[in-house]
Amino acid sequence: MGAPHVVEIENVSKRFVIRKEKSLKERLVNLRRSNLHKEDFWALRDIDLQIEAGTTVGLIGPNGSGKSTLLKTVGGIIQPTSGEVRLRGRLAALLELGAGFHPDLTGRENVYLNAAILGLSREQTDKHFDAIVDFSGIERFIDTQVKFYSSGMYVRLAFAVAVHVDPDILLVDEVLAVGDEPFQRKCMDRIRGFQHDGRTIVLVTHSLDQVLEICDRAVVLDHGSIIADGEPRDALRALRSEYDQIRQDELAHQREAAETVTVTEATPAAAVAPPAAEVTAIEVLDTAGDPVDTVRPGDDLVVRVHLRADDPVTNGFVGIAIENTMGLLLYGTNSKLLGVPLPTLSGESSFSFTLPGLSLGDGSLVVHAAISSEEGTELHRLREGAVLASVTDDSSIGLVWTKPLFARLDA
Ligand SMILES: Nc1ncnc2c1ncn2[C@@H]1O[C@H](COP(=O)(O)OP(=O)(O)OP(=O)(O)O)[C@@H](O)[C@H]1O
Repeated sequence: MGAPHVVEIENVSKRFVIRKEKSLKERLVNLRRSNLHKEDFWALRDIDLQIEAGTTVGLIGPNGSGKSTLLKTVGGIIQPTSGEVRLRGRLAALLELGAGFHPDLTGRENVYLNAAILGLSREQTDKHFDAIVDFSGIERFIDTQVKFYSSGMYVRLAFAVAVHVDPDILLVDEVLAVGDEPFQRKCMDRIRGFQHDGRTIVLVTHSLDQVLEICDRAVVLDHGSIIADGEPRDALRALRSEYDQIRQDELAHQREAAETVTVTEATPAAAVAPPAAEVTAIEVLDTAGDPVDTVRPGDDLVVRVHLRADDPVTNGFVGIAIENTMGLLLYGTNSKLLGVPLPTLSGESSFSFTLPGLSLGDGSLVVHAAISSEEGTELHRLREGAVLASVTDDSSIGLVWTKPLFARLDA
């Protein structure tokens, strides 16, 4: 049997009412009525999520997909419109910059206030006070009103309180990102300590590397719904394809917008349509031209990229990337970096990259290819157009392979 659920989110939906300014015409027609019209907006739709004790879950997704709203619902700051959230254990949350802090109180007073809200008595807070201030690193300002704090100082103090109140569940929104690098590293160390203690952490982040580094599970939100939930690498794959789709939709939108600009109008730079082009296939071959699905240290590899340009692409460039299945880039290059100008592409074309003596460590690899315009706009990326396995002699671990000469020096 698995660990007990400490967070249970059942069928949670959240509706916001957005008020929009009416257009001038509408205002004139309805002179006496309000200048605002209201619209329902569902930030979360039917979210079901159970989180087991001791896990670290990353909530990821595009801007506006509902991550913070979901975290705030778990933190009790937002009430769901329907559905239910159940928690087991003490919760500490770092949700919004300055949330839980009173601007007119000093840092010291806010530590006591905040700790009290999180369930600590005055005596318990006394015991932790020095450690909290020490962790925050803002000792000099502890008796200053927090309205004079920088965003980084707020977050330092808030995180310091949150991690010292002995929470079973820690919720962390993107706010940590406003801390400077040494502080972020310190927070990450503390979060790892929490994981080691078997506490539960739910964090919202845009740093996909962070998700791979510390999360056991990742949940991808899109338009208020869960579109993937599972192993971080699988969830990230789903998110990356979602980002590719968003990018393609944006490009299509730009093309459409540019088409509606009449020829008589002066064409602003933004109205120049990005050309339509696509990477149609990727092949991985050996130098004899035979397809390969395994690469061994020292092998020469040929990556063929097939393209179709529906509009002419002038001075564009084509590139490839080899990643491991965790999404870590192992190798990437393109015709621009190689200093090879491409002819104007129109219709179908193919290019090959010969990679002599590739020496990668053991593992599964994926190959992507992309076509970009002269300005560097990525017109299309074919993700995971080819997969292959890198197999070595097991004499080493890591992303690259080499055969070292090993010798004792004092013999
Ligand atoms: N109080 C509110 N009133 C109206 N709409 C809101 C409110 N809070 C959030 N929203 C809307 O709900 C949607 C989800 O917002 P949320 O902050 O949860 O997204 P997010 O995934 O955390 O985004 P980001 O990555 O940009 O931080 C957005 O469209 C946002 O405008």
